[in-house]
Amino acid sequence: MLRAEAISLAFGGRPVLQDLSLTLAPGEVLGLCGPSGAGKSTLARVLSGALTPDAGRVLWQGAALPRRQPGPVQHVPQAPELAVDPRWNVGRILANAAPPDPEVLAALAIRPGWADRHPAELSGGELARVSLARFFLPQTRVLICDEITAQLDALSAQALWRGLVPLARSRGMALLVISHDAALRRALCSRQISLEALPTTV
Ligand SMILES: Nc1ncnc2c1ncn2[C@@H]1O[C@H](COP(=O)(O)OP(=O)(O)OP(=O)(O)O)[C@@H](O)[C@H]1O
Repeated sequence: MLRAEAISLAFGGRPVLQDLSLTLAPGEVLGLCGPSGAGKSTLARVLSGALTPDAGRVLWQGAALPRRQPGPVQHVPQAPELAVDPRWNVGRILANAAPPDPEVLAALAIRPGWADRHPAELSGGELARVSLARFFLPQTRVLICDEITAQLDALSAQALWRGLVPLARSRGMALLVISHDAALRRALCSRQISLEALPTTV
């Protein structure tokens, strides 16, 4: 169980998250929406341990989120091209954090023949799936999917979710689906929460 309690965070004195709490149960698929700039990616960074909030805490199984990385909560960022080194081939990208898991590669339709290719030699959908596969680490219990298919055409997006959701379910992994796409959230999520943009005083 992942629990965020009364999280507040400001950038340069400007509040972005204020007194925000949520829970995510094992295997749950939770949707997160809200206007651009409301703090969804910031919350994702707090939940994964990449950002320390000004107030509040994130608990994993009732204890402070482990500082050691990779931790149980992985934040899959929006732009796969920014998450992979363009000079590395796919084989190296996939093996960087842990040996590639054959079940993950199969579920995400990652072909062995791509191993020698570089990110620029994959389609957008292929690169998104390669980027995603890297976050399925032995420690991963929660995947935060931050607009991971926003840049893809409908068929590529569908292929990714069709691979990802059953795989996560089979492992009891929870998903936090951040998306502006209401139909996608309705199709995937059993529960949804919405972040409101806080008033700005400049
Ligand atoms: N490191 C930072 N320093 C200063 N301000 C930041 C930083 N990171 C994010 N912000 C600001 O915090 C606010 C929330 O950003 P965030 O990326 O979390 O929004 P979001 O809800 O994910 O938006 P979108 O839907 O457009 O992706 C924005 O106003 C952004 O400019």
